[in-house]
Amino acid sequence: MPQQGTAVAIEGLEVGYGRTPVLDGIDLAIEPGSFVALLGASGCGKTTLLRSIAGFIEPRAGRILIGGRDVTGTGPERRGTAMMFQSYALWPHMSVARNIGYGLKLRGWPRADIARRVDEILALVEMSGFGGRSVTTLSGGQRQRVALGRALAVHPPVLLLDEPLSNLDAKIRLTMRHEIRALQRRIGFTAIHVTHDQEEAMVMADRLVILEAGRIVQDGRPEDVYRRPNSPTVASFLGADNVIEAEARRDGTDLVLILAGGIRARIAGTPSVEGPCLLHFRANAVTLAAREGRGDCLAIPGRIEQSSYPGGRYRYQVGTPVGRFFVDDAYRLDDGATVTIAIPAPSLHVFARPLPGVPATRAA
Ligand SMILES: Nc1ncnc2c1ncn2[C@@H]1O[C@H](COP(=O)(O)OP(=O)(O)OP(=O)(O)O)[C@@H](O)[C@H]1O
Repeated sequence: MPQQGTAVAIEGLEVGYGRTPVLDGIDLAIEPGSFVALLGASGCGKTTLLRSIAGFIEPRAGRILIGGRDVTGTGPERRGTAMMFQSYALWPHMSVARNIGYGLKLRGWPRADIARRVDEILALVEMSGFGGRSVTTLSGGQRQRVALGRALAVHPPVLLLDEPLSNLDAKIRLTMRHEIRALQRRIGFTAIHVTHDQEEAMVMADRLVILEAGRIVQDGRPEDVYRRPNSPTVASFLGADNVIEAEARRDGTDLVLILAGGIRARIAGTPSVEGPCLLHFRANAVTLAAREGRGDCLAIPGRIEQSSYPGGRYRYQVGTPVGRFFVDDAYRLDDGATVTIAIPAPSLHVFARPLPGVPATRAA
């Protein structure tokens, strides 16, 4: 659980490569013992931010403080951070034990203390008995456990995770997520995790920080960000990528949504927005009814164009007068069937439609 204070503070950070600016004024304070996931579209600057915290990249402006100490000009090895990479980055010519003890040896630990610590770490990452093995004889999951052990051996207050699970197969990946999270809770270090995988970020982190074009655009608890994305980009990024253009009119406390083809809905208690808007919804947040949807929902008539079964629920592509959408449903329906997409009001993310060149925001 997060504790009081600040483990990592980033103030006005600006980073660029050559003339190209990449991070544009990042401010972020991270509590000790918290697990933060940095998420965002490819190229938004997640890895650059992580590598700046690690000390591999020199910022153009701003400061980085770790445990209250300004480390902006300090080398990576003196920052109190350790990093775990996607590529494992293990020494292939060294045994598992020597890989894990490597950082301790660099720090001048006596041999007996290194051996004791390596044994502790092997037990921690469930690799006891593997100390003498060459890392080249290990599976991907075992290598990543060794990489985690090596990072944790030096007792870093802050662990930086650069997509460490993305090379692993799906099953090992799920196990490792839980193992890293459990260890982080038990030992209490602060973790900052870069990932492309939204679900991985949601299940591992206490806090999501979403970046877009080098800026933080949303920051909060995973369920809050997921339920209340503050822009169309964040909504789409977190899976609400079915989009409808509409016109919103306020009527008392209700919102009347007017769509093309004469489709209308009256919705209570949604954010106040007037005029042109975008409605985002997730495939798994709706039902397909054979009749008109009722109650506080938007009902859109359509026809099933294509179907597939990814497992658990059916996935349908539905053609409607206001666009083509993906929708999940528990029931098997035939291609060509007439349906109604019923989108409950709480599952509709309503944003003012941006004017050209102006970013959209969620209506307050
Ligand atoms: N060494 C470099 N030299 C020049 N440009 C770079 C360098 N590293 C990254 N960039 C550029 O900086 C931007 C941000 O890159 P970064 O790797 O931080 O993004 P990211 O969000 O981690 O992306 P991804 O999710 O694809 O890994 C990109 O436009 C990238 O092309």
